Amino acid sequence: MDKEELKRRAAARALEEVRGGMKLGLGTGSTAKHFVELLGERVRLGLEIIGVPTSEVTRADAERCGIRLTSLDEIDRLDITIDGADEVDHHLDLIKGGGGALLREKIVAAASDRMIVIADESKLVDTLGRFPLPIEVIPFGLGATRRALQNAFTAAGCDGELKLRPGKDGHAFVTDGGHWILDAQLGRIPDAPRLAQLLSVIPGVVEHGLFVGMASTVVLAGADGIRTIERA
Ligand SMILES: O=C(CO)[C@H](O)[C@H](O)COP(=O)(O)O
Repeated sequence: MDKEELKRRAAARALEEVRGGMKLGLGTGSTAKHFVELLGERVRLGLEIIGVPTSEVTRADAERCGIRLTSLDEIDRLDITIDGADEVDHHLDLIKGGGGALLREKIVAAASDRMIVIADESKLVDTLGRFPLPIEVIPFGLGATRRALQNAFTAAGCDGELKLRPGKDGHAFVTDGGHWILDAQLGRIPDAPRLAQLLSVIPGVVEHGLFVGMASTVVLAGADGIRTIERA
């Protein structure tokens, strides 16, 4: 089956969790975009919800779909965030940030009672790390930040190259927050919680793409149907 169809099916399954009056975090990426479009169809039919987008791209998509938006300055908590992921392991830990929106995605997910991850089944892995781990950094002092990151990788039992994510016209990719992204080609992350802790305390690191203990439900769409994994 076409991958886009699988993503749309996962999005449709997550939509079944949405009720009128809910406050929703709206993720970023091609799978989350399916969710926003399906949600927009329900809104046009009269469903009343309000959303907080996790990127300027998602803001534009949601506005185009007629979804009412707000911010975390206006409201306190969200009921559910629905977002995609680059990798999901069996502990429901994630790598996110392939679309460059990890900082806002993590802030929005952390302000939510539930995080539902939607993906096609190819995103499920035994061990995180095949997908390069995005790390959002401040441009100032990049050399020092790179060295501290390499020390953290060693301490967490992994190793790999750091590549500055390219943007347009030979310049670095710039996030919605005005930062850069280093993609860490680690291959395998044996202890994601440990690495997440080590990365979080490095000056110059704004945020990293390891989402540990945040997802409450993962909806995986495959050729044989939909599988839902709940946090124990
Ligand atoms: O983390 C993300 C964006 O920062 C996305 O959720 C992740 O990259 C998955 O995207 P897609 O649904 O296009 O595979």
